[in-house]
Amino acid sequence: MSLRHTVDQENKQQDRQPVALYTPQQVYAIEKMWFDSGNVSYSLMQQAAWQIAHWVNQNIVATAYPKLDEQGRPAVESVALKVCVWVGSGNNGGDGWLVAHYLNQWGAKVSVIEVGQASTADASLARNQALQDGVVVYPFAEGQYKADTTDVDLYIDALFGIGLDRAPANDYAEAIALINEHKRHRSDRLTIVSVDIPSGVLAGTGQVFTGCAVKADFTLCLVARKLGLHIKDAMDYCGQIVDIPLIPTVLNQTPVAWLQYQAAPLIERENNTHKGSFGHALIIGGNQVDGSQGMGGATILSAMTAFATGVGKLTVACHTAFHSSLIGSVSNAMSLDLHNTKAVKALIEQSEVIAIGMGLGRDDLSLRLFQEYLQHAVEQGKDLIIDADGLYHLATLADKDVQLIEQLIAHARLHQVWYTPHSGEAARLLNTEASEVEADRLAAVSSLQRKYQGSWLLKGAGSLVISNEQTYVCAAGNPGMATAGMGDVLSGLAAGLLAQSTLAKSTRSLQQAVMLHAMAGDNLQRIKGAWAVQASDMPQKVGEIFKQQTLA
Ligand SMILES: NC(=O)C1=CN([C@@H]2O[C@H](COP(=O)(O)OP(=O)(O)OC[C@H]3O[C@@H](n4cnc5c(N)ncnc54)[C@H](O)[C@@H]3O)[C@@H](O)[C@H]2O)[C@@H](O)CC1
Repeated sequence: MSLRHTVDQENKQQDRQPVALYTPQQVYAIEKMWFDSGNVSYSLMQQAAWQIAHWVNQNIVATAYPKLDEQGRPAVESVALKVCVWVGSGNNGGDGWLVAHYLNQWGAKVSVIEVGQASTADASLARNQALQDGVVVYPFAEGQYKADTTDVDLYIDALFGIGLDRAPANDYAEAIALINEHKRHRSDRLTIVSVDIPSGVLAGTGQVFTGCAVKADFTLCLVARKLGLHIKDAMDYCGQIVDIPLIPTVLNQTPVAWLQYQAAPLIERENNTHKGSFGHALIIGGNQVDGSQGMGGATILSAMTAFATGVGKLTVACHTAFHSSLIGSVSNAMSLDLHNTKAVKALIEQSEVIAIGMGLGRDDLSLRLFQEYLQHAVEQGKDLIIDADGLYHLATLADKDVQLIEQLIAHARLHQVWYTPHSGEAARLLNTEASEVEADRLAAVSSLQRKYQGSWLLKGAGSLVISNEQTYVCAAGNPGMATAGMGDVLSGLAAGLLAQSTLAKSTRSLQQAVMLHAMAGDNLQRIKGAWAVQASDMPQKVGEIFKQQTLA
């Protein structure tokens, strides 16, 4: 029997709108408020299960249509959908029991694999209801489920929802592995629907412990969108996310973040302008530390990208060893000797924006250059982007030059200061390990923003941005962008955007830079495929995205 999905591909129009994201604690608070106003908790489970069963009925059709007859009708009779529901001990399992009950009533052939015994009052009620129906139940530990899990159309994963708080182990880990293994063997015929969130994914952080989580085709998200569905590991487990709204409203909760699908529109340039109208950006980096080949390419990528954003003037302060290649690649850029501090400081005074750190080097001399240029930029009241080795040095200065750090923090309250670490750089700034940052990316980037002020990006799958007291998750971007030089491209893009005061203030923001960068990367990936995405191809795509986003 073949299975036909009738689910429309993502509703593009709707998905372009920003989506409010919540923590699991907020979702519990939303539910509690509803219960406190006199509603019965079991009725919420009924709502959830009824809607999930209805969605399955509408969208997962187990009608065998191997071929059509001459009149274009299906050649065989419809047969019942075969469903296996995997339940855990909590209310997520309770949802599963009730879904089994409703689908059974509607004529599906349903069995339940009981991996955890119902431990809440509502889950026990739901279990009884399903048993009264005559739904077949297999306690997982007894192992007799096997025959009934092999030729099934649909698995409903109701092992864990937002209550997961540790790595699944023993029976749970085994059940999750089995679900994924069956899917691998029958990927065209078995659909996996997760209730609320794929079991094994932490709803607050998107983390999966040691790869142990259900890989769903669809995640039916209850009550409100959880942050953890859109960052980190979760992105490889959720499949298509479908919102299942329930009666409790989210009005009493401020979203913890906004999921953004696209950049804001840009305004067209006016005619009566000249290069001075579009800002002057200074890129500082591209050093050659003794004994190394150097990192001149970093500043070249930044410079090419800054020009692709339409910046009026651009100077690159890099090691003289790279000046000829810089001019060969970006002939419209001006060059400066990175080590000529007098000349670089003079340029800092003439520029609107200084992006510092890309390929700057990590040795003591580079640290001293960073310190001196940062100090000067702060004293001159300049907008700043600090990236790569600049972030490395910033962590060192946090101990060594407290006064400068305090000045920088005060500066960030009045001017634009954008920080763009990946988790390794963030960990160094937080005096911790990258794995700690990865375990709770939102907590990490929030604490960096609290400490240093300014706007912060934490790069990674579902990049997080904190800017103007809002948190954003970037829904664009792709794994092809995990390649050398992409960060340098982003810094150049950010510098070009920030330097142009002709652009609307709302579009000269770090989240806008991140979105434009990710959208350019997606366009590149569509053309080249994820394996061949390269930073050197990005400037052209950035230019195209700026064109695409510009309102005529
Ligand atoms: N009536 C309600 O409160 C409603 C709850 N809903 C569902 O309930 C879910 C939340 O329910 P719960 O708070 O009961 O949480 P879960 O059902 O996600 O599971 C929590 C239970 O699993 C245990 N647990 C956590 N991690 C474990 C691990 N690794 N190994 C073994 N046991 C583990 C916990 O100690 C707890 O007993 C939501 O995701 C949603 O599916 C929805 O139906 C809406 C209504």
